[in-house]
Amino acid sequence: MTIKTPSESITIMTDMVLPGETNPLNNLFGGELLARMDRAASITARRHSRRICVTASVNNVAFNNAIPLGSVVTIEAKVSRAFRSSMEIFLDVWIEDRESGSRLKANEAIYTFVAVDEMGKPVEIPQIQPETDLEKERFEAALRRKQLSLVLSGKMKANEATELKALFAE
Ligand SMILES: CC(=O)SCCNC(=O)CCNC(=O)[C@H](O)C(C)(C)COP(=O)(O)OP(=O)(O)OC[C@H]1O[C@@H](n2cnc3c(N)ncnc32)[C@H](O)[C@@H]1OP(=O)(O)O
Repeated sequence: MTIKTPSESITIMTDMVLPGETNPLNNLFGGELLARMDRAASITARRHSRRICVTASVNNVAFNNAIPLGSVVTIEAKVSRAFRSSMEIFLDVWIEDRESGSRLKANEAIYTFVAVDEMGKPVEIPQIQPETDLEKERFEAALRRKQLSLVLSGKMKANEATELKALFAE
C-alpha cells in the first residue's frame, strides 16, 4: 500500500475578486467561492490519487468572513485523510491585506472526493501520513466526519457509525 504525505498533493490557488463575481453587497458570491474551492480540491485529489476524481459531497462550508471586491484570495487544498477510494480534502481560504500583506483566514471547507476508473467505478488510493500537528488533528477527526456524511446522506445507519457514537459517549 502506497503512503503519501499531505504536502505531496497540496494545491494553492491565488486569484482576485472581480466585479462579475460579487453579490449586491460587493462581496464574493458564495457559489463562486464554492466553485473555486471545488477546483482546488479536485486538483489535490487528482495529485494524491493520480486518478479521475469526482466530488462525492461537500461536508462543511463556513462563510465566516465576507470577501470584498478586489480582494486577493488564496485557497489551500490538502488531503486530510484517505480511505479506500474516498479522500477528505480540507480547504483553508485566506485574504491578503493590500497594504501590510498580512493574511486573514476568511473561510474553511471540507469536501469528499472519490477516485474512479474510466467507467466511474471507485478505485483504491494511497493512504495519508500526516506530518504537522494540524494535519494530525484533521486526520484523527476525519473518520468521524466521514461517518456523519454517510449517515446524513442515508448511506450508513446511525447505529453503525461507531466513531460518531463514541464522540457522544465521551
Ligand atoms: C470534480 C467534480 O465536480 S465531479 C462532478 C460532481 N460529482 C459527481 O458527478 C459524482 C457523482 N457520484 C458518483 O459518481 C458516485 O456516487 C460516487 C463515485 C461518488 C460514489 O459511488 P458509489 O457507488 O456510492 O460507491 P461506494 O458506495 O463504493 O462509495 C465509494 C466511496 O465514497 C464514499 N462516499 C460515498 N458517498 C459519500 C458521502 N456522501 N460522504 C462521504 N463519503 C462518501 C464511500 O464511503 C466510499 O468510500 P471508501 O471507498 O473510501 O470507503
